[in-house]
Amino acid sequence: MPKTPSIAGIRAHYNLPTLFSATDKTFHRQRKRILSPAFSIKYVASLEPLIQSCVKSLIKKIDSLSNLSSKSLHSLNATSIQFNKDNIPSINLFQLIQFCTLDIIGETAFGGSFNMVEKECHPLPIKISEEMKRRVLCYTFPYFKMFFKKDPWCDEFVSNIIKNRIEQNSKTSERRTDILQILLNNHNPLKQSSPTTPVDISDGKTMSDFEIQDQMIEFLIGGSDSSAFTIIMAIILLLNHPEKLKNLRIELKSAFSNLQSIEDEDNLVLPTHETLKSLRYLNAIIDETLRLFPIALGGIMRQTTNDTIISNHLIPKDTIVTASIWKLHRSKQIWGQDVDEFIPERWFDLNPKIRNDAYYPFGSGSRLCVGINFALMEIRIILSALFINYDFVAKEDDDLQIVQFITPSLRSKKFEVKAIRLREGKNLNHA
Ligand code: HEM
Repeated sequence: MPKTPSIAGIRAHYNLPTLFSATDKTFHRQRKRILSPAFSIKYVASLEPLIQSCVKSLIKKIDSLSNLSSKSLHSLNATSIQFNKDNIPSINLFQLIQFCTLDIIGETAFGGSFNMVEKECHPLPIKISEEMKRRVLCYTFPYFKMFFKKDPWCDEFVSNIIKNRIEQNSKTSERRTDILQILLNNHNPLKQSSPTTPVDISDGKTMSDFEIQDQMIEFLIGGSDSSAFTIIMAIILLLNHPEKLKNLRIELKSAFSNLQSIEDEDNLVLPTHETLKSLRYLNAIIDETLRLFPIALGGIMRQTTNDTIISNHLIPKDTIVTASIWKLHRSKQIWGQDVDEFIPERWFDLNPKIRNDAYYPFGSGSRLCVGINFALMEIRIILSALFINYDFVAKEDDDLQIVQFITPSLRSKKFEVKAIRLREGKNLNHA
């Protein structure tokens, strides 16, 4: 079933589809074919060093924030840390993880990290969030379009990155291994499109400058917030279930028994994805987090193309339908009476039919999330790096209310913790 035409509300122009917002089947198939190589298991594996470099910055940042005093804070632009009246620091892990997933997209798709973890400021995420709100408002209230002025900042920022890369490519035959390069491999400089001159949707096989630009913005939105939300929810669940965290530590300890072997020159322990991808408990934690807190909480709307009968109900052609992923993932009938509880162990002997038919954190079929391999790798690396290197103690009064605009998030934008360093992994023996 195609997506509803209302998905055009998030496009740069009503007639300018991206992979996520495409409704035309042929266009979507062609576009997916040219973009999928950027997310194949093999290609994503080649991005691991870029992801690890961002995770390393995250660990270093938590180290440096943990060693700060409230006096030294004044001289720094550090928004991820607060001190209570007894001068005890608490780190906003939610913000740091969001910065880290943005840096990862910067490094893997935009040609270089945005260094948000390090500097704690970059206009891009705010500008993008404002632009998305503008697009939705223009679509919802078309008569008031002229009041919602477009800020050219995002377009200029991304188009400069593309121009620089094209120029760099013209000077050397060496190519950077990243998502931008894959998009540029399908670049058609003769194809015209912009927010005012929309693309010819019969051609999903090549991409104009503006289509590349807009697709990169889509990867930035889809690829950072969703992973960050999943990671922070997994951390919150684990800190609330110390016995499950203990099991994770035992698994990590046995998988990386020789921590020195994966320590880098800065004494940091960065677990390798080759080992992480087959850790049973870690992967069950991720599955269970995505079951309890899927990104597309209410499902994504589709439109029927024919009269259809479902459970004796006639759904006429052109009806907008949606299936609530939240309800499906929390059905007692399917998952049992303990459906609302965090039990990673349920995945060990789960009936494969339930995984196939009642678990859709990444969607399914032709519209399956293109970033699934990328996201899983990123989540495994960040979660394990954090728990191998730190113990966290959460502040008790944090507001953990979830809100959603395109992707879900914590309303407070905060999850504050005290980070206790497990030096050289030695303390892992206490698990
Ligand atoms: C935990 C992380 C993630 C979750 C839970 C998630 C979830 C989803 C879901 C449910 C869909 C399907 C929506 C539909 O039914 O139409 C989707 C599609 C998509 N996702 Fe993700 N996503 C994640 C990470 C990523 C990443 C890292 C990227 C890119 C870097 C990405 C890019 C996309 C794109 C482009 C689509 C549209 C695919 C298509 O229509 O063919 N996502 N995602």
